[in-house]
Amino acid sequence: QVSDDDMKTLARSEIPTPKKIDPDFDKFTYPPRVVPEFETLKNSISIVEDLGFISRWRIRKETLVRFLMMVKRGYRNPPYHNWMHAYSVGHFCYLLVKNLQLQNFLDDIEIFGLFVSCLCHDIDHRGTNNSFQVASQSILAALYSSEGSVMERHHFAQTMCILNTEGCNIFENLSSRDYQHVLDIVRDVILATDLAHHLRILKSLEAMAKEGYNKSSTKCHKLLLCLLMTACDLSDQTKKWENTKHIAALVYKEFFSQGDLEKAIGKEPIEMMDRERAKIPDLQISFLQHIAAPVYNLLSDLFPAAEPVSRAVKENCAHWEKIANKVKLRRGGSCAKMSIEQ
Ligand SMILES: Cc1nc2ccc(C(=O)N[C@]34C[C@H]5C[C@H](C[C@H](C5)C3)C4)cc2n2c(-c3ccccc3Cl)nnc12
Ligand SMILES: [Mg+2]
Ligand SMILES: [Zn+2]
Repeated sequence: QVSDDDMKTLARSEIPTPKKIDPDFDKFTYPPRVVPEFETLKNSISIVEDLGFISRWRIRKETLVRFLMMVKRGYRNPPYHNWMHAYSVGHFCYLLVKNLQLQNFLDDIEIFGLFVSCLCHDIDHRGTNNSFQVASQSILAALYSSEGSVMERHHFAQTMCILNTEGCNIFENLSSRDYQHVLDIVRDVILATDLAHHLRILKSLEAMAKEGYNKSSTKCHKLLLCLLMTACDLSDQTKKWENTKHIAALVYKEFFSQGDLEKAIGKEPIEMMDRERAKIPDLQISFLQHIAAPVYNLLSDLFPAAEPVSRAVKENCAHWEKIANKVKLRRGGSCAKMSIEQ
């Protein structure tokens, strides 16, 4: 539960417009993680207001505040998969709406469902991934492993718990048709955050980008929502190098802790989770080239205004390549080579 006077204070406090938060708040270059955690709820309300959701979906201010406080509290504090990740993912969704005119591609309710999914998509993450749930025979694996996407089903279940909590249902004033539709969207979009799912639909995404988006096709709407969600989930890779490098450190801190846990239960971790074997620059080059860059290339194919974002990812990948080469040179050892390099 969230305390009522905290809620009332936030519900009554004056909500700044995005431009007042930062003149570049709606630019792709703006790094959302610069704000201190205590300002993220106020900023989230400002985003919801600026996107017109409060009037369009008749959201009561107090309900919105209680919902956001519950969502923020629903996150634990692993190095990467915490509330600041969710907040930064929600902010990128805001950037997509403001810069790509999504309303010409998606229905209002889909945009609303996408934003809510961004904030909720990793609720109660423990810093361990789906294969660890199965390897450790966790409760979540017992609940969901038969369907796959164990963590993502749990994140959706937690979201439903919050919506079903007294005074927290931001969908309460939707028509029953819209209510059912937005829950279906949130479910599909949160399940789409499993990168294994993204890899399964990649061919369909490429076909859609090639043939062109068909606004009257339900399939196109679903595929676009999945692509946009993944683009939001990986958006730390679209910012300047300092941010990208810092986030990679958090991700591997989490991965290596999982690797330590796997060793402790007698399981051999995969290389990217084994602090003894992982070569972070090489792993990040592979992640950016094979998973992240294709996401933003597809986004730019569909929305030319997103080109700067896919360029930023390529620049970050080039940065990792420079580091990987230096490491190789150092390992290669000969100073002559080093001096030529410099
Ligand atoms: C910087 C960065 N690096 C990352 C390196 C690797 C992976 C990763 O899961 N790789 C795969 C590689 C194959 C095929 C599938 C399933 C598994 C086997 C594991 C994916 C994720 C990474 N990632 C994420 C991220 C995004 C969504 C969910 C979880 C996470 Cl951690 N967000 N940022 C980063
Ligand atoms: Mg996730
Ligand atoms: Zn995430």
